[in-house]
Amino acid sequence: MSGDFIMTIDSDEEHDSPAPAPRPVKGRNTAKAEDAQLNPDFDFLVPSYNDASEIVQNLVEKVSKANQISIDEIIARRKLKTFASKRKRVSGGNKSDITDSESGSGEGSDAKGSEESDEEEEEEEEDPLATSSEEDNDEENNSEVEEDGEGDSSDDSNSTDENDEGENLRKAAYFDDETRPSETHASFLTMNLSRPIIKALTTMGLHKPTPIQAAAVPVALLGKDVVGGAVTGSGKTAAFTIPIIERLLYRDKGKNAAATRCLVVVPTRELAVQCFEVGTRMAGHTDVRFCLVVGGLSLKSQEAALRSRPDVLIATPGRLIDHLHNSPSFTLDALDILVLDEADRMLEDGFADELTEIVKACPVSRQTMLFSATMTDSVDKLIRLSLTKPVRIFVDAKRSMAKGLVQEFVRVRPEKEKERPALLLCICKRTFKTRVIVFFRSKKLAHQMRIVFGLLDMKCDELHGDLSQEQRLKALQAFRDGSVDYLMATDLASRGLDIKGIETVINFDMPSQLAQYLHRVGRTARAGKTGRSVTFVGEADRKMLRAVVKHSAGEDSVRHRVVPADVVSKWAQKFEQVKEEVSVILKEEKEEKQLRQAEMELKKGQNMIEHEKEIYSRPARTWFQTGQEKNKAAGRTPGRHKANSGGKQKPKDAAQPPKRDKYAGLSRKAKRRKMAMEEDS
Ligand SMILES: Nc1ncnc2c1ncn2[C@@H]1O[C@H](COP(=O)(O)OP(=O)(O)OP(=O)(O)O)[C@@H](O)[C@H]1O
Repeated sequence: MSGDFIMTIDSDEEHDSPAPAPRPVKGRNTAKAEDAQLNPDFDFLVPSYNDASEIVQNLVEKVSKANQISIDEIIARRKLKTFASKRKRVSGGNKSDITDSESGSGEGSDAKGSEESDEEEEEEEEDPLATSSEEDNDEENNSEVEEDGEGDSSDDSNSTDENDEGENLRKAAYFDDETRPSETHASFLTMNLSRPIIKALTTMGLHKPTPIQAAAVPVALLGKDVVGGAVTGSGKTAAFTIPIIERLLYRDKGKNAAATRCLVVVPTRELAVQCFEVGTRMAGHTDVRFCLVVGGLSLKSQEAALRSRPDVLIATPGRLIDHLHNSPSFTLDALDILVLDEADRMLEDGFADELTEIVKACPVSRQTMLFSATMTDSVDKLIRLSLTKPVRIFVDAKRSMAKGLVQEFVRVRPEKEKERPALLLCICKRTFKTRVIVFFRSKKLAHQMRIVFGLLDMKCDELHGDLSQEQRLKALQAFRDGSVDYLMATDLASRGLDIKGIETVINFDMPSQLAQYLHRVGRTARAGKTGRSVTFVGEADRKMLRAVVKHSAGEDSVRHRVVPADVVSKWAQKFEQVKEEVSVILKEEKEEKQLRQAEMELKKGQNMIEHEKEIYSRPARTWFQTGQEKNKAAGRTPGRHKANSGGKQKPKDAAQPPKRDKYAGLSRKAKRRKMAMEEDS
């Protein structure tokens, strides 16, 4: 039975082969009749709507500081050193990169610079994969998934609640099921949108609404609260941006009427930048002004922008709360529309209290929209807290993943766990050569593998929380414009990012939550395109694999990729050889960081001496939560989110006066903010 839906890939050439015909899968959610009318087979015909990343470019330039450490420089330096010492040792040798120097596996001529490394790859392509020891176990792998498919007890939080009749009744009573989208719109022209918006949509190449847009925009224009769900890459951003702009066109434009009327809260800064970019372009022919309120960018310029009362804020929760507490004239009192995008992720990250505080800072009469490709129980609670009789709009609810996605799984046996890096190198060198995003559970590992890839001449960058905002935006831009082939990322990049043409998503490790998996693989096969995900599956991940297979719709192809063991062990050897270099680079990087840190401290000290009076005369900033409280909240079960009714402009613990003495008593985050303020000055 497993053969019904698990196809074994025993050759890398199959990468380009078409997806297999639809196959039935057991145990899927049953479709709701009402979802069918939303046409999940929508044809996307346009390129990504945020190709022209001028805004991102500007942001990168704005936050750019001269003193950033470049890991590329350190790697290049290291390579030069290795090369020089190699030359000394091997007289007459003309090997030119670390790959050569490390090979030593009888392939004397492999990988002489990038051109010749192609030859190596070609040689490898000819390796008879049938000799793979892994292949002998295909049967075992396949039957494993079959057995899993049958006996599954789902372990993800967003699975089959709806089968529960009581729950259905409860939901029916809560949601507004009468205001369903009454007609399907085949064009934006029939949606009664104003001309400037139609013009902008046309300029962006968007002619027909996607199913979620066709369904959500008319309901949102009625001012109703909306809970919207559709697979990744299905156009949810425009589904809330279009009605926002349309409604704002009719706002009061009187002399003193300027006010912030819409707020979009998103989980990551990168996603905020992207939404800001989409919104700005969509409002290009209107006078609607957008403002970006995210951490990592200048507090001062944000405060100045907020004082001018922009119409729409795109914000991350932490920085928004910061402004609510500390930017004197900023309030959300005039808010008409609140959008919570990827709300489940924000709750996962321990932002429940922040979200509650934000919701409480908004007028009760507002319209609220909540969108995500995945909904969890905690979102249910947030919905109840922040939405009034919302209209549920779920497009093709039985589908959890995009249609064009082919999912591959590579089994990692317990004794081969250490070979994961080699496995990654192997499949990247042989098969997945461009537009690849690799997800890691830890920032450290993502960084280390980025160095390994750099040492092996693979164009690579990284995106995770250990980087400065400038580095994050730069890495994203480099990956977007194709100047690097690989992006080593953590889940920071798993939500919402719309990067044109990502061909492959590799999960170095299986995520621990199904939602996390769906969002990661959702970075490819977006907007009707095809894409591939490759996930390394260890013994401990079998349960999650079951859940993934169960949620794969019939026509999704799920395959087992076999990587020849002999080639993996060859890469394992290479990896062992570069490991030492990696440690040296990490050490150098650490030393440079310390040096820069010392320089910064010195500069700060000078600033403090020069501007002491001015700095101490400023009102102290107050913080929502300390780092410890935040961690506690992140680990907290969703059911215990405590509504914080703490009035606006007050610190969480009003009994404790805010500290004014330098950084004493401040959390790391708070300290960083204060330092940012000082830097701004
Ligand atoms: N009406 C449309 N017609 C064609 N393409 C569209 C349309 N609307 C959006 N798209 C394309 O779909 C892509 C994905 O859109 P978007 O990022 O809004 O998806 P999403 O559903 O929010 O994804 P995620 O769940 O990952 O956040 C965009 O790059 C855009 O080019």
